[in-house]
Amino acid sequence: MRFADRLNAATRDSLLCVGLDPDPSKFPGDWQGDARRIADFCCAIVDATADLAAAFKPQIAYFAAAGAEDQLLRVIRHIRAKAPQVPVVLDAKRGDIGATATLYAREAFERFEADAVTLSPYMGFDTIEPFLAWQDRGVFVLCRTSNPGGDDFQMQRLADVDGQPRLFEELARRAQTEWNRIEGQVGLVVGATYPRELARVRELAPTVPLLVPGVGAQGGDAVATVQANGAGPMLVNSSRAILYAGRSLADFAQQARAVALATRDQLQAAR
Ligand SMILES: O=c1ccn([C@@H]2O[C@H](COP(=O)(O)O)[C@@H](O)[C@H]2O)c(=O)[nH]1
Repeated sequence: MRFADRLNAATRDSLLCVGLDPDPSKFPGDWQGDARRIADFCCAIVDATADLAAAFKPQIAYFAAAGAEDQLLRVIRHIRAKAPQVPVVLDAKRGDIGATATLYAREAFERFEADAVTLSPYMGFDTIEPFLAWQDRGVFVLCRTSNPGGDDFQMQRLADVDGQPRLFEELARRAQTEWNRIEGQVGLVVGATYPRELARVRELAPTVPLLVPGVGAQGGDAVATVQANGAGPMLVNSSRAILYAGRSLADFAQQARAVALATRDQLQAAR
């Protein structure tokens, strides 16, 4: 099945992507500081939110920094067992020459069994293309990122391209046209912190799947995000606001669920 079809099915009742950014220093109770609890923590969050989530997005940095790649695989397999219909987006932001990109694609799709992976487009399309050989998987290419420093390059105009689009606009145009070989295989990352640019991306790329981080801890507005998006396929990610809603071992998962539920409902009401 194409990634776009799985995404459409998964987003029927929810746009919420639950981000898995496990930081042991923020773990509840006795688990605080214990990197051996990464999988236990994430699996508890998955169990508490699986029926609310349109996707899960593990951020590889949090696992790799702790030498916990084995725990990442355990979490992804737990998601498969608990919620097989919910896609897993591995947030790895890879981007390197073709030969190396081929190995990054194997890392994401074979080693970690992800449905989709985030990529940086900085080195050009030949660094994205190896990932597209996995025809049933997806990629989300950084376009207009949620951080303030995204302005440095993404908002610059490309003087040698007709109409002088800004870099993020040209990325959106390409994702909708020449990179879109299998419909919806190439998606874009656009921050919820920039709803105006999100709307512009949608003008240029109406059917491209969007991964939209920035709701929750970064202050992005869930309602403005949905309104700017219109009807196109979209996942709206929230990580820390959900993961660290509670600090006690007795109820951190229920607290996470409560925030996930409120966010899911807010996104649904705005559709
Ligand atoms: O533009 C981007 C691209 C990726 N991210 C990632 O999303 C989550 C956001 O976490 P919050 O705790 O909800 O702020 C995190 O994994 C980032 O690496 C992003 O924030 N912005």
